[in-house]
This record gives sequence, structure tokens and C-alpha cells, in this order.
Amino acid sequence: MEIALSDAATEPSVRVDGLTYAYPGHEAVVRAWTLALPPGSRCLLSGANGAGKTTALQVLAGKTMVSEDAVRVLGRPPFHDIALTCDGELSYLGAQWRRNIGSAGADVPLSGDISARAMIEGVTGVDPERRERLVKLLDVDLDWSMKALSDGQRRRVQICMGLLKPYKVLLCDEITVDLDILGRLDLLKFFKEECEQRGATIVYATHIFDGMADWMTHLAFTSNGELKYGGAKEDIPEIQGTKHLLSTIEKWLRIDRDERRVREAERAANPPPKVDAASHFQTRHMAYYR
Ligand SMILES: Nc1ncnc2c1ncn2[C@@H]1O[C@H](COP(=O)(O)OP(=O)(O)OP(=O)(O)O)[C@@H](O)[C@H]1O
Repeated sequence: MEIALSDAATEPSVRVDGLTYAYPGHEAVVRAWTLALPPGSRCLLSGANGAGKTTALQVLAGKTMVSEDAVRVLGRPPFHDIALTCDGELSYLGAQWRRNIGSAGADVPLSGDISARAMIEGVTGVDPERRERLVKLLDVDLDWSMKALSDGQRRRVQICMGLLKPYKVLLCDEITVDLDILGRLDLLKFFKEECEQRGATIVYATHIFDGMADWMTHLAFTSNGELKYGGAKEDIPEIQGTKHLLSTIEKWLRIDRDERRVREAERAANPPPKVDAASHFQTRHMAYYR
């Protein structure tokens, strides 16, 4: 389903055109996605566990190779145009990023005595005013020792570091899950300002809808790998009015689960032939990973 531009004359910051993606040896988990997000838009990416949100975000982030025409970010193919991520115009805050930034892997705290200040001020080429604002916004104490933080405190330092450079497109995969209510709402407010004042575009995957109905300008709901519902929020009658977002998505998720159970029962009754992972990889997808 196409996510409509609010202004047809505006070149989208994110354009996805018939994107299909399968992990080697598996069925496609993203199927025929087409969407376009204009500058300044904030898209809530929603769907059940395993629906393909992380996979899609990783493709948008240029972590996996797909054809150059299938995904364009700021008019450029994110896998092939490495400068997009190196220059910080395209930023991805997701599971890999959580594992790599300010932790010793798998979100394990660093064992050395490194301060939050050393981590945050260690990021070079940053506007000091933006850094100060983010430290305040995220309520980070620069004297915190990274080895003695709660999950939420460590996440605040990570998020601070991830936002220091002013991206044009930001892809977020469940980054606020450890934050307390104020931390999450303040961050959503900051993101909204970034979109309204700088024309940044944000795609935000989450299962937490509190505050999202007012925040988002666009919605993408994926089910069984397909973009089932999508578009500018005013074009989706089912989610008009703040109170309808949670109940509507709950309804869509229940339909999704029922359909999945039917598919699983059918597959159990008629198991598909086994795919040779190596030849599938080479001949069909030629997928490479960063
Ligand atoms: N490296 C991989 N190899 C094969 N299959 C994978 C791989 N990573 C994910 N998958 C499968 O792809 C599907 C989509 O996974 P993905 O992580 O994109 O879902 P998600 O919507 O982000 O889920 P969640 O809400 O649980 O984070 C799932 O069925 C998952 O099992």
C-alpha cells in the first residue's frame, strides 16, 4: 500500500518501491512494500512480533543489499551509497546499535570505569549546544559510571550519543523501551521538533502506542510481511481521533494472528519442500550484510 505524500510536489525523504526481502533460504519477510515519506514526516511502524519491522528498517538503513531502485533515502540507495550513513544524514538506532554503543555486547554493561561524559564527549564534530540540550533532555548525569547504570540510564546515554549528529532521516527500532514515562514523552517531543523545525524524517517501530496518535503523521502497519495499512494518518479513517489508534491496531493484530494460525495449520498439513540455502542465496537474492 502506498503511503501518500502530503504534498505531491515534495520529493520524498524515504521512497520504497515494490521492496521484497527474504533471508537466505527462507520465505520473504517483507513483500512488495511501496511507500513514500515526505520530509518532516513521522511514521509509526507497527505490526506483530516477527511481522518484518526490524528487517525492513535494516534494509532502509542500508545494512542489507537490495536493488538500487527498491529503496531510496534522500534520493540515494542506502546500501550502495555509504556516504549516507558515514556523513550521518541517515541514522539507524536499533538492536545492533544498542549492542555496540556503550555496552560490552548484548547490552552487557562495560566493565571498565568509563564515565557518561567520556562516552558522550568522545563523539567528535558535534555542536556543543545540541549536546548540552540532549544531555538535559535525557536527564543524563555526565558523572555516571557506565558500569554501574540501570538499563534505562544506560539507554539514555546510548540515545544521547545516537542523536548528537543532526540526521536528516532517523530509523528507530524500539529504542525507548527501557525509558520511564517522562523520558519517553520528552524524547517524542524532541523528535517532533526535529521534524517540524529541521524537516527531519523519522520512522519509529514500537509496540508502545502511548502518545503516538498525536505524534505520528504517517502509519505503516505490516502483517505477514505485507504493508496492510499505510498512509498519512488523515487518510486512514480507522485511526481518526486519538482514542482509536490502540483499539484499531489491536483489531488488526487479532486479524493478523488469526490469519497466521490458519497459515501455520495449512503448512503443518502440507509442509513445503526444503530450500537449499546456499543456492537460494546465490541465485535469487545475492544478499550481503553490513
Ligand atoms: N537473520 C535471520 N534469518 C532468518 N530469518 C530471520 C532473521 N532475522 C529475522 N528473521 C525472521 O524474519 C521475520 C521478521 O523478523 P523481524 O525481526 O523483522 O520482525 P519484527 O517485526 O521486528 O519483530 P519484533 O516485533 O519481535 O521485533 C521473523 O519471522 C524472523 O523469525
